[in-house]
Amino acid sequence: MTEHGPAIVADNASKLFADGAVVAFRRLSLEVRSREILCIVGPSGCGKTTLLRCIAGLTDISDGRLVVHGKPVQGPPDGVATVFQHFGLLPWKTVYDNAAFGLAMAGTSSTIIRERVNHYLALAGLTGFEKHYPYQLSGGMQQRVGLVRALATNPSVLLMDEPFAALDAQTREVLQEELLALMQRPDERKTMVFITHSIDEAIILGDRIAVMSARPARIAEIIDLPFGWPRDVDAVRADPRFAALREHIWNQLRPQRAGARAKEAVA
Ligand SMILES: Nc1ncnc2c1ncn2[C@@H]1O[C@H](COP(=O)(O)OP(=O)(O)OP(=O)(O)O)[C@@H](O)[C@H]1O
Repeated sequence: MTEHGPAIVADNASKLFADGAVVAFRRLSLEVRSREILCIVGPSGCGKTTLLRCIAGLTDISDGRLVVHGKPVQGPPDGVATVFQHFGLLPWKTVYDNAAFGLAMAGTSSTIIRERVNHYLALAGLTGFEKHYPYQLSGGMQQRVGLVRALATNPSVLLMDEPFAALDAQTREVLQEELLALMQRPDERKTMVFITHSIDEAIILGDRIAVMSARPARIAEIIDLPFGWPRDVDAVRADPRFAALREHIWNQLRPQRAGARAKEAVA
């Protein structure tokens, strides 16, 4: 693994669906640095999830190059875990078994599973809920289990596909702060690609933000966030640069939103 080089490189990568009738992204280039949090924003339907699925090895790019830890992606790469918007928990399994699922599938010994799962359940404030089932948990708790399941596999790259979008606004802010607290622990810091529709969330969580253009998508701009670490969410929100960044990104997305609406109206 190239700890000092980029963790993920997309080089002129394209993804086409339906024999080329739908171009999700075309000649997209992007580097994700090792241990950075890169947030991706972009207009609805521009190909964010598709890009994440390509990085996760769940679907192949159609052209170009996509490399994770120095190796071309062919199937799910080692050391990559994904957290989905809709939690993806198995309703018939307990919190513990859901959290252990990825490790159990990989044939990990029960001793290591216990150690890792209990470690992350504790960090996520879920100790005592091991025997609960997903339906007995709030949305926020269910997504904490989704995060524990991903982290327990000890990934070096965490792919987050709008993980907090299904939560109410207050719970979402709590989970953002919990995620920041976790990523501020040097032993837990990962390379993270975090897709979000929320510009505020991207500014609060990211080292950098990649703004995608409308389909066929490319990276329109990469923004280096000036807030540094450790990061205090309240201080970031109160910082005048927060509002300026918010407006800048919103203006990047605004014409594309108008364009997308016009296209939808015609279709
Ligand atoms: N399996 C597929 N077959 C055909 N088209 C697809 C497939 N998956 C995605 N698409 C199309 O590719 C485009 C990009 O979709 P994708 O879900 O990646 O966008 P997105 O930016 O994540 O969207 P949103 O912001 O709404 O979540 C869309 O037009 C979508 O309809």
